[in-house]
Order: sequence, then structure tokens, then C-alpha cells
Amino acid sequence: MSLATTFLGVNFANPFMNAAGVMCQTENELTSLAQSSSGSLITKSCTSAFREGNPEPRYSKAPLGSINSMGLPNLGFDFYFNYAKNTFPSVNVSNKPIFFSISGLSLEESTSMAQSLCPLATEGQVILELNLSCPNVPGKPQIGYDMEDMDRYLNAVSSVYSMPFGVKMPPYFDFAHFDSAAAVLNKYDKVAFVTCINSVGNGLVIDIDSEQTLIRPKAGFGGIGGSYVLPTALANVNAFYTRCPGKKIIGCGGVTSGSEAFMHILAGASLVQIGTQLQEEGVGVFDRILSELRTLMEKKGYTTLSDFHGKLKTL
Ligand SMILES: O=C(O)c1[nH]c(=O)[nH]c(=O)c1I
Repeated sequence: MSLATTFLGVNFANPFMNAAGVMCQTENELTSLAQSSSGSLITKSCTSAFREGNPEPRYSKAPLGSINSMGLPNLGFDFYFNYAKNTFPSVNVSNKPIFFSISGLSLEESTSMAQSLCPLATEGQVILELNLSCPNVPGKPQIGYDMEDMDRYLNAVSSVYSMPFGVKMPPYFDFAHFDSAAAVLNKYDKVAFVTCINSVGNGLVIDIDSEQTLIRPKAGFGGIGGSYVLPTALANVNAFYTRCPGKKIIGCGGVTSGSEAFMHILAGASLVQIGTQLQEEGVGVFDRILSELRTLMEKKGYTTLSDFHGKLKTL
């Protein structure tokens, strides 16, 4: 029985990692992930400069998951670049790969960061995940919901970034949108993977005792994660898996146990990101879910991920 896998020519001991944004903003958080049982990790989406983010409370647990409107708080590109280049190698005891998330506030900013990151990627030190789906920067609509904008971003980044990279997509809810988003992604061979999904944007969770919203920013509107989003996450994983045959899929959304991880892989995910459950449980979640997935595979007679990867059956 092995949970090892190869992704973009890189070896992973197992398919699990954090979702960008969760437990990956500071050096301590990143090092805790580096030394956890995860197969890899990803940095907090960054902007060129340090960013405070939205006023707190900006994250809250909710009955079936979470709501967040963090507002892209991060220590700035240089911090994550230096972490990946200098600090990570010294704490990366299991030699796991690291992904690097970029979420500039403009095409120019994202392109400039991608260009600066490229040397580290050509050295095989990082894998870029370009975030096209942050729902929480006031006044900044999600790039992934504007097909022409997404096309412009991918064209600009592809022209300065010489390595394969991936994109973090928002959830889509209509076949016409699966089709048009996949058509844009399929124009770019350098887009080697697609991460589905980011949080379901601009939900509203209410506390009936206080009759208040749970978070302060945007009148309580924020990205929804956790069990609430599992069916949407699985649908987006499978929709892009079938529409982008030349690309890998990373699944994200609603993974709280080995069962949901199994579903994501069955739907087409090669790697699986954990967000809300990691935020609530801590890095022990990787040990638990690894064990649960192994048990499930054993019960079904599977010995590797490829035994069931992408093999979802329809009726
Ligand atoms: O509010 C955030 O920082 C945030 N929150 C999310 O749920 N997804 C994102 O991509 C981002 I950049």
C-alpha cells in the first residue's frame, strides 16, 4: 500500500497539503506544515508588499464549515520568496515539495511577482499556484469570473514565467461556465494544473442568539469552506478533469476525512488540499486522514492512488 504519487515530475510521499491561506502565513506556520505529515505545503497568497488585511473578526468556524473574509493579509512577496529559497530547505526534513501562491491586486503586480519567482521554479525549489479567485478584497471582483480578464492574466504570466504552473479557480455552478473557463485554461499549455475550488464567495453566516453576522468585513459576507462546499468542490474537480485532459487537478473543498479525500481522487484530483479542517484540527489532521484513506483503500483492495484516480463511475 502506497499513497505516493508523482505530480509535474516531482515525487510526493502522499497527496495531502494545506489549502493556500490556511496555516501558511508566518514562518512558524509554514515550518509547522513543513514538519507535519503532509505530502507538500503551499504559502499564503501574497502581494508585492506586506498587507494587513481586513479588520477582525475575519474568520469564523460555522456549523458545517467556515466563513472568512481575511482580505489577503500576508507578509509580502519577498518574505515568502526568502522562506522558500533559504529557510524551507533547512526545515524540510522530509524533502517535501513546496507550492507558492501569488495573488496580486493587478495583472501587472501578479506578472511582476511571477517573473521574480521564476528562477526559484527553474531551480525546482517551488511550484507556482496563481490565485485567480480571492473573493474578499473589497472592490476586486474574482478574476476567475471574468473570462477575458483571466485570459489576459494567463497570457501575461505565461509570457514571463517559463515553467509549468497552476491556477486556483473559483467554484462554477453552470456547464456554460465550466466550458468557457476550461476553454481559457486549455489555451495555455504552461498551465499544468488546476486547483478546484477556492471558497464559495460571499456567503453569509448568522448567529441567531446575537442576531449578528459572525465576521466584521463586508457586512459579514465571506468565503464559505468546509462540508458546505463538498458537492460543489467535487463537481468542479470532475468538470475540469474531464475538460482539461492535458492538465492535472488538485482538489480542495470539504475534505474532513479519508472518505472525502477518496471522493476527490475518484473525481479526478491528483493532490488534495485541506483548509477548514486543518484550521480547526491542526496539523494532526494529516495523520488522521492519511490513516483513514489507507483503511478505506485496504477495504476496497486498492494499493495505489492510480487504482482509483479519476475512475468515478456514472449510472
Ligand atoms: O481573504 C483571503 O485572504 C482569501 N480568502 C479565501 O477564502 N480565498 C482566497 O483566495 C483569499 I486571498
